[in-house]
Amino acid sequence: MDTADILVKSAIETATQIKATAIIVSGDVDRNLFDCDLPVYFAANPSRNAVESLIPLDEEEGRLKQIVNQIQRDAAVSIEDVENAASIEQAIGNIKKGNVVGLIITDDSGAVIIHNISGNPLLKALEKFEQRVSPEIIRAVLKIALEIASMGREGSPVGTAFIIGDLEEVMQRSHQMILNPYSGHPEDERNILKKNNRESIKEFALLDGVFIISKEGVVHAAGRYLDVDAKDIGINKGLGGRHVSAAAITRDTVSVAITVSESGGTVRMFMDGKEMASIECNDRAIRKH
Ligand SMILES: Nc1ncnc2c1ncn2[C@@H]1O[C@H](COP(=O)(O)OP(=O)(O)OP(=O)(O)O)[C@@H](O)[C@H]1O
Repeated sequence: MDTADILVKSAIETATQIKATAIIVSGDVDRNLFDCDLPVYFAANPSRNAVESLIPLDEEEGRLKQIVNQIQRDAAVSIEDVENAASIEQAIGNIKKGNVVGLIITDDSGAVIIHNISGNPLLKALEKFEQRVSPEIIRAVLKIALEIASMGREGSPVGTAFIIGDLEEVMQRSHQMILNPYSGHPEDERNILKKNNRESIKEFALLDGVFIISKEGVVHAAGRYLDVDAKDIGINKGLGGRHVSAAAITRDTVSVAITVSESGGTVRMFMDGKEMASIECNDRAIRKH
């Protein structure tokens, strides 16, 4: 049995013993080694910084210190991969609440960790959002937003924003930029919880402006312009007009906003005029089938 086999076996045993909700793998591990009923996710692997390992060191002690530092850095990045992947999958409802087991394999080290996701900033932000809109609606919007962020539409990056809740106030503080494609359609065909309706939402994400969604998950408008005063919004200065306006409408109304950045594929969550969490779509894990 080689090291990877032993670590995989140990991860499965640990996950079974603690009744983990999933195993998240960071590192290059053969998927076929996992023979278990638990969901197994493979975190995306950001490129590691190998520059320091190229610096020649004469002394043995210095070399040892360098190796330890490198292991610590690798482990920290890998643990972050596990945390990010686990919190995103839990946020969109793919894995249940509870502990996850992380299996971390870098070039030189391997470890099995138990990770409690509940303290993650993304999940904390979601709890706050749930004071305004039900978790299933937030999850459905987040899923669509992440799909738009990672795939765009026909290969081109797409930016958009979803304003959810406090429908009347949000409609009053906005106007159509183009004809509203959702006007006149039955609610059933506009409900975000229905899978069939999600493709058309992705199509309409190509339109300029934002989507307006009721707290029940019914899309009321696309191609809408937010008439807000965004002067005092203190969010990241690098963000564009749509992000700033989406943040501002959550300060002026009892709504929440989920945005997709065209320039970076980042999904952000706003409430009370502030950015509560952001998700890099590259951090999403791939589930073993
Ligand atoms: N208040 C607003 N309401 C709705 N749409 C807006 C508003 N302000 C700008 N937009 C639209 O958003 C589109 C993108 O604008 P911009 O690049 O400034 O912002 P962004 O979407 O925040 O940035 P990113 O490039 O990261 O997606 C523009 O085509 C613009 O018409």
